[in-house]
Amino acid sequence: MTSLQTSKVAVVYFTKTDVTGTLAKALQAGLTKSRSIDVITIQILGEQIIEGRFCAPEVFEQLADCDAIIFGSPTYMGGVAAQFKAFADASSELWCKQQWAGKLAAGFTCGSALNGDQTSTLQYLVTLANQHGMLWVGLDIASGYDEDGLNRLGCQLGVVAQSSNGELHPNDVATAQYLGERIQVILCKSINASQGGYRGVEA
Ligand SMILES: Cc1cc2nc3c(=O)[nH]c(=O)nc-3n(C[C@H](O)[C@H](O)[C@H](O)COP(=O)(O)O)c2cc1C
Repeated sequence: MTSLQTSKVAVVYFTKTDVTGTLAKALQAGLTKSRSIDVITIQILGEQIIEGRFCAPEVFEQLADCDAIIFGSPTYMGGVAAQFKAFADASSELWCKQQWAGKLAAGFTCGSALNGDQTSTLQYLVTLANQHGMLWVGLDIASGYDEDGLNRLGCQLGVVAQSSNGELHPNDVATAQYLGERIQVILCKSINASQGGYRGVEA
């Protein structure tokens, strides 16, 4: 990380019916709300998976110089979708040399049930990030105590959303935006600290 202008964050996600895609856009809006950050969004596509293997090396080239990677997947049968897992499995090529070590990481998911085991999906994403030596950023919002109703579903590992008809609850979208803002602030603080002393940054 050199300066905030050169900070780069990737949002990598799979979506089928675009609910997760809407959360990805909200995260992007949060990341870029108050300061200039280079955000790339990468949608994992079924056609990139051949015989069960994720075959898109250009994706990993794009991720190599990112300061943070935010992972997103709908919850399928209590975990990430197979398409996202194929991407995660392909990232094992980088694991041996811990090429993502020190990058920030965060995650988001949605399900059709209020409690459809979305937390299990985020727990997997935490494990994935830690296998890569990444630094996980969760939510600092106590559910039920936030005046804007963020984190309404009460998971602090990351963003949990629920949609049974393709529409998202506005508070879930706002929670995703908030997580984007939080990552942007943390990135900004770490840049200041690495540039000769922490001066603090307004949240
Ligand atoms: C194969 C499959 C498995 C699913 N499993 C779960 C589940 O375990 N829990 C849940 O709450 N929703 C489950 N759902 C619903 C999806 O998570 C939900 O429709 C989500 O919004 C889809 O996200 P997308 O629009 O980004 O594709 C499942 C859907 C599919 C197709």
